[in-house]
Amino acid sequence: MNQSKEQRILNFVLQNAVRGDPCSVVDTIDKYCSQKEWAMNVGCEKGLILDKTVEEIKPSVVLELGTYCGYSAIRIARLLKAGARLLTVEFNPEFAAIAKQMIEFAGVQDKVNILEGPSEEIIPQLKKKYEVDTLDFVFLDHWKDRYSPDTILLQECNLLRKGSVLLADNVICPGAPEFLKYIRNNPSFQCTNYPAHLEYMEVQDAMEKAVFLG
Ligand SMILES: O=C(NC/C=C/[C@H]1OC[C@H](O)[C@@H]1O)c1cc([N+](=O)[O-])cc(O)c1O
Ligand SMILES: [Mg+2]
Repeated sequence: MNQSKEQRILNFVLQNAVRGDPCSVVDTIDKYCSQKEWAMNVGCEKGLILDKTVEEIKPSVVLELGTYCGYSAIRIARLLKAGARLLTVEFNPEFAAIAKQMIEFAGVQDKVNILEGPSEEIIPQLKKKYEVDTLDFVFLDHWKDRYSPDTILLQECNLLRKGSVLLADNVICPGAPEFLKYIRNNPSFQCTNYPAHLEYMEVQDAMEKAVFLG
């Protein structure tokens, strides 16, 4: 059976990146996906916006929705302080298996926990099953029509505290119009838009940051 694109990306990393060096894994994925096969990693331009947000917050507990191959999980984990942890949710078992290997190769596995399953099932389990009190930072990069229902669910599960930061990828392309409408009209959130480009393309995209005001 021929390999998946995600398996080809992993193989390229295993053969070309430096084991235990998260930056080399990130750069190698970007190299493959800009030169050989496009893939839906957040990429280097929007990745810098993600980096700056993480460095600003210095989060202890991070939730990522939509792991895919682990690119943004590795970007986030490499910046986390000692003892901080990233919980990343992936619905697709094939993607989760690739991401596990990618994260281990990068050497950040001690900071990352991949939770397999639908976000709507996992979010209500975070407090009891995964010992989360509240989330300092949430990166939304999964199904775009899940961004607003999952933001509502995070609030219902009391997982946000005053100052919790949400950062959403792709609010222009593919777009998350329902989320933008919800979050920008909600007085409990302070929103900022960061125009950028779709990963590896000259197509307009943007990220939206939303700080929970409590
Ligand atoms: O659908 C996108 N992301 C949804 C990802 C969904 C992932 O989370 C749930 C599912 O198992 C999948 O692994 C997407 C799509 C494009 N795109 O240009 O089509 C660009 C992006 O940055 C994206 O995050
Ligand atoms: Mg994305």
